[in-house]
Amino acid sequence: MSNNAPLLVTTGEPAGIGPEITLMLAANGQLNNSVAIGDTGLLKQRAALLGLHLDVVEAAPGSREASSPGRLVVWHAALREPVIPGVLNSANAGYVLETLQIAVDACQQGHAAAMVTAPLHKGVIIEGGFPSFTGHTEWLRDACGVDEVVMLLATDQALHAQSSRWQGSSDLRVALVTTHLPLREVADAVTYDKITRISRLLATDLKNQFGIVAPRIAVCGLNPHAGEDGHLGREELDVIIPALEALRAEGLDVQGPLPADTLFTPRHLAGVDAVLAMYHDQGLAVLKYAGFGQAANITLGLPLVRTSVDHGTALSLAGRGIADPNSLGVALALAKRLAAQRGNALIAL
Ligand SMILES: NC(=O)c1ccc[n+]([C@@H]2O[C@H](COP(=O)([O-])OP(=O)(O)OC[C@H]3O[C@@H](n4cnc5c(N)ncnc54)[C@H](O)[C@@H]3O)[C@@H](O)[C@H]2O)c1
Ligand SMILES: N[C@H](C(=O)O)[C@H](O)COP(=O)(O)O
Repeated sequence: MSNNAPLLVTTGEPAGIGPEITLMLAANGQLNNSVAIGDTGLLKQRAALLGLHLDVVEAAPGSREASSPGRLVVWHAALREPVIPGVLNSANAGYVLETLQIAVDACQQGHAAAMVTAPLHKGVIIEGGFPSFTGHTEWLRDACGVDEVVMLLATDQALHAQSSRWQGSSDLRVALVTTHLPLREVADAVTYDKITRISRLLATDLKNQFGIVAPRIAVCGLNPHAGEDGHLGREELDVIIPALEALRAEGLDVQGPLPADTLFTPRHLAGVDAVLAMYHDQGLAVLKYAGFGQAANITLGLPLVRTSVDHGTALSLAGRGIADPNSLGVALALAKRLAAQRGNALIAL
């Protein structure tokens, strides 16, 4: 990795808030040493619409030119059709995925230090001809050719691990066993293999990426009251408890399965470094309650650094200049730290 490779920001769904939160950070000087990936014309139009004083300039993908105060450098990917803010168009699905592919290729070829993703709209990508798409996390797993990844969201306070164990209500790390799938399919997807693989990756990266020497992970049950000894569901007895016993035998500090309704209370969180939730809304509803807009998403288990925002495309806010860019800033700061840790040094971190 060259010592002046930029950090890449994919600008996400073009009709959503991704382009403008990227521009807002650039205008604030928070995108220095970074490059946006998206349609240059779209970014110029959106900057003009928002009245941002910013030069939006194109550079060749792979070049070392990076943004500076008042200047946003863009690696161009062409929109397939023009965009109206707030109005989805499935014709642009391929454009969104192309921005991701450019970022992955650049990270893997050593032309970039890390990638940070602005939000995309899963549904419009599926409708645009990519029926198996379910989210960045799963797409990146496949694009990078790895078997398993972990979605971890953490609030700003918990991202930079001077303190590891839980400190207070806005301090939370939540990882997921299952990610983007219908609730009806969740119970079948919570398997012994899935829990053990995800837990190992989580424990490894809490050590390697967050500097937590002996991570303690609290694991949610799947069913109400963690199954009530099998009376309210058998997944705890049949799957989760055996998986946690195997993990403990390997030396992992995993607690549970604990009833998810009370796990997220101070008494239970006090000695914990991360919570492992069984499904998306079990964990992320709490995380977003604790710190929506002040948290970031990281994909563990990839051969590259990828972080993201904690929110979606917020279509009703697009083009109005009122979206909060803070989570993108948190994701950028995290990506910079993790890239530096991996030796993907950036210019003047
Ligand atoms: N990282 C990602 O790519 C990502 C993350 C979450 C959701 N999504 C996708 O986004 C789409 C919309 O999802 P949703 O409606 O469930 O969630 P959303 O986060 O887009 O919106 C939820 C609520 O939060 C508000 N909001 C979101 N971001 C905001 C910001 N930066 N500033 C101020 N208010 C903000 C919205 O206006 C809305 O009221 C879906 O397609 C979903 O899959 C993508
Ligand atoms: N699960 C994420 C959230 O709710 O914030 C979001 O859907 C984004 O996931 P990907 O990073 O996999 O697109």
